[in-house]
Amino acid sequence: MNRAYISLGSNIGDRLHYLQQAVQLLTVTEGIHVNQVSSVYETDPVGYVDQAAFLNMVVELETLLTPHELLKKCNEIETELGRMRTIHWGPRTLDLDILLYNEENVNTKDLIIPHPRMAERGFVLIPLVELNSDLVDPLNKQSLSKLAHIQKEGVHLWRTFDGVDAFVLFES
Ligand SMILES: Nc1ncnc2c1ncn2[C@@H]1O[C@H](COP(=O)(O)OP(=O)(O)OP(=O)(O)O)[C@@H](O)[C@H]1O
Ligand SMILES: Nc1nc2c(c(=O)[nH]1)N=C(CO)CN2
Repeated sequence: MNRAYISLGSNIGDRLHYLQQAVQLLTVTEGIHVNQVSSVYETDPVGYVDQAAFLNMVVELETLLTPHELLKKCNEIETELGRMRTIHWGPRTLDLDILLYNEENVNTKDLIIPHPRMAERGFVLIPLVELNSDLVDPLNKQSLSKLAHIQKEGVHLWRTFDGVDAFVLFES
């Protein structure tokens, strides 16, 4: 079984609903078991800054899917939840990024793992290390917890989901 981490982000419409729907769709996918769900954070937009605040979170999966099968599934879920690609780094109903897949390095035209901009993004690192504080960047073996501590600006805890209770809270 492989362990993967996926980052989720939304800054249009009912942001929490999009995150909930995405977690639900991952949960019902054959070959994916959602192991852990982070808290939800409200985060200042990074990159293209003239847009609404995001909600971001991270999920830990156990999966039988290969990295490319997982990417395909993530793209399908984005499309199902109404994602349209307009402005680069711009507003989106839902964005799913594969952060880590075991400790593998993948470098292909359409998929790079670890996610190339992960280490500079507090909105990714903080929910990620909430789930696993021992993670290291497979490329340079840097501690992701240490990186998260210097990337806290603009990332605010919005709603706590406590491990396995997350799904109960999601339904409330
Ligand atoms: N680790 C990865 N996870 C998800 N997509 C990836 C990854 N590596 C490469 N990609 C490619 O990136 C493409 C564009 O992704 P997308 O439009 O979501 O970028 P973005 O979210 O605007 O920016 P960013 O990649 O900086 O988060 C995807 O279609 C996919 O092929
Ligand atoms: N706070 C925040 N900023 C972003 C995000 C995101 O998910 N959260 N996603 C981006 C493109 O993937 C660009 N900027």
